[in-house]
Amino acid sequence: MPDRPDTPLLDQVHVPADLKRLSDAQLHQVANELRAETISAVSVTGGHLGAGLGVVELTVALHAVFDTPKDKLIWDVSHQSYPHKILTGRRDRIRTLRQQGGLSGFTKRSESPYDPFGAAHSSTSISAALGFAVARDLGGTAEGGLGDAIAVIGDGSMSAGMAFEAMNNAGHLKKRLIVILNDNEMSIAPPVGALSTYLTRLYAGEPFQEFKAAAKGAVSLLPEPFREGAKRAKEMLKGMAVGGTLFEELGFSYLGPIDGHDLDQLLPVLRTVKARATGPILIHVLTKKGKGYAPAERARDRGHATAKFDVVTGEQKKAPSNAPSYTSVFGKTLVDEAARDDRIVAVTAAMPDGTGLNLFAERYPSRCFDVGIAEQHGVTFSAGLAAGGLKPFCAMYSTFLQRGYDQVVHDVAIQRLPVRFAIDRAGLVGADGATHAGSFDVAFMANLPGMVVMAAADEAELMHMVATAAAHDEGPIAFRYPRGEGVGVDLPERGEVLQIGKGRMVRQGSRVAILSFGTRLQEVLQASEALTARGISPTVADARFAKPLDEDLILDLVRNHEALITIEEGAIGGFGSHVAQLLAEKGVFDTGLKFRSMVLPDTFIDQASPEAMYEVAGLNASDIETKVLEVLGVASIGEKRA
Ligand SMILES: Cc1ncc(C[n+]2csc(CCOP(=O)(O)OP(=O)(O)O)c2C)c(N)n1
Ligand SMILES: CC(=O)[C@@H](O)[C@H](O)COP(=O)(O)O
Ligand SMILES: [Mg+2]
Repeated sequence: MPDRPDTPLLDQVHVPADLKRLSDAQLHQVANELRAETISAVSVTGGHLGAGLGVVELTVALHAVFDTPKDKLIWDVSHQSYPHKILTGRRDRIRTLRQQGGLSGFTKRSESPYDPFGAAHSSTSISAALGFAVARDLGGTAEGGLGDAIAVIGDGSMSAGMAFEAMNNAGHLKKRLIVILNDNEMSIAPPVGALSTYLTRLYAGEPFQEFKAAAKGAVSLLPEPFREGAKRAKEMLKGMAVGGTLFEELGFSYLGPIDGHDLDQLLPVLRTVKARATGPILIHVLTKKGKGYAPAERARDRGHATAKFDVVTGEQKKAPSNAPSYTSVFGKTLVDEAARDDRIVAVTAAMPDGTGLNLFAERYPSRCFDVGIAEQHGVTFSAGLAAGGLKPFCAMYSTFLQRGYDQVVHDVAIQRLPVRFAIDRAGLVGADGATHAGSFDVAFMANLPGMVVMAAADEAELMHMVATAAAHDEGPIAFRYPRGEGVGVDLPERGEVLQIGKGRMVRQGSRVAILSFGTRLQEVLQASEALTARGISPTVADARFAKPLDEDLILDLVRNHEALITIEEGAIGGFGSHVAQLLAEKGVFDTGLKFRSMVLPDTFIDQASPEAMYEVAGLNASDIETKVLEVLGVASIGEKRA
């Protein structure tokens, strides 16, 4: 291939094997072009920018040295995988990232053989890589064969318990396994915790000086078992690592820290590891999140996630908002409640901004706890806080709370501890797709004895639910609300404490009653207007509670209507199932009630705009209208038009 720096090289790289024909100098150029292409693509699609920019050189080096897809390269979270996608045959579709029918914003097995393991939740990569390593050694038959197993995990993700469970197991099994710790001293927010402090200590002083010299002198200075007589290198590395590192104590060889933006360090180190490694090895790589794009490097979150933007100015193209986000209403309301009650404390698992708790942390720093990416600990820590007489609000995204489920059951619910679960991103979330959809929380919370479960129909209702949770000391309580803007309703001065287990009548009609749980209420009201124009006037009620159910309201509705339809933005097994159970128990079905339950379909819905996802889910106003016509035996919208 040409060796002139003015000849574009990325165009000639269609699969990683093409990198192997390039000189190291040319790989530098590929990295520069890859960075520019990543910035250009994300400027068009929006998405996760900073993490990918931080691993451009690492991505090039890994693909130049290892033999993917036979070697299994596993990106933790995989929000940093856009450069990897560009190098692995997906460049022609990179501007479809996070859009319906386009590339996922994360690695996905069904998308490419170069994505051996899907992710989006953090800290799974070492476990998965260890699984591949063991499968390789025991004659497993993965597509494309089984070679090296390489996990790339960030410093934020490394703090999670699951990563240490995997290290513990790997150190014991002693299989050849490569873990690359990509340390950029950032999570979404600045990382917190003792591990973060420890990692900083590992390279305090002059981090790369000796190692750079060593790497440039090729492989001769790498530690055992990478080279015979590697005494000097070993001493050097040990010295840099302030004695035996935590990773060595866990049974890993430790290599580093090395400059993750310097291909002259990365390439020889990875080549040597590939040639010589025997057991588990951890390579500690230092990088900069947002590297090489000034607006990202400057941003508070280092460009972690961005809307579409102007490449020259870095200015983001955000749609103007018409109403406050649910997240901000939650954050502000909790700050207000906390001003009246100094027992209120708040817990987030590495998502202070995402959950709105940044407001709380600013106002009450000593009462707000960012536990890092550690949802399991966050839940049990909240249980401890509650047992200690405080009023913890454990604010987590629905999808991440899944990771703390046993803790919700075992540590909170069984002990009837009054932990308040603020469940954000409940329902479909759009571009992040199926991994981030908050589909299951109603089902997994409402089946727990003693758990109160609420869903806000709008932002004023959310304020009431925060107040209700603050006042509820009898046991655990949860309230859910979606991603994005509220409806734009007037907000009260302060939230009212709701009566536990009581819904509200929204619109009195006849024949059919629609019982809504959560924010689909707006679509229900829209459908009701359309139906009224057709001569059918539904009754509409807002259940507010999935647990305990408002039995009086429900039984009243079924007594006075020929049909009942429930609707929620959640999977099968949630609110509608609880209503069905009640109706079955009360023998209501024996009387011929027509009952339907509108829930998310029993599929994982891929990324798309929220509107498109609701269409796929069949939870829009027109779907509700159709459902009403169907249950009443009236011609459907389509039939009528035909
Ligand atoms: C279990 C889980 N909790 C929270 C998140 C949200 N999240 C996505 S990326 C991220 C930060 C990851 O930091 P790090 O691993 O250091 O990667 P970096 O972005 O710095 O490259 C967080 C908290 C997640 N994906 N999974
Ligand atoms: C990768 C990840 O898990 C987060 O960055 C997530 O994409 C944030 O989602 P929100 O944009 O809804 O906060
Ligand atoms: Mg990081």
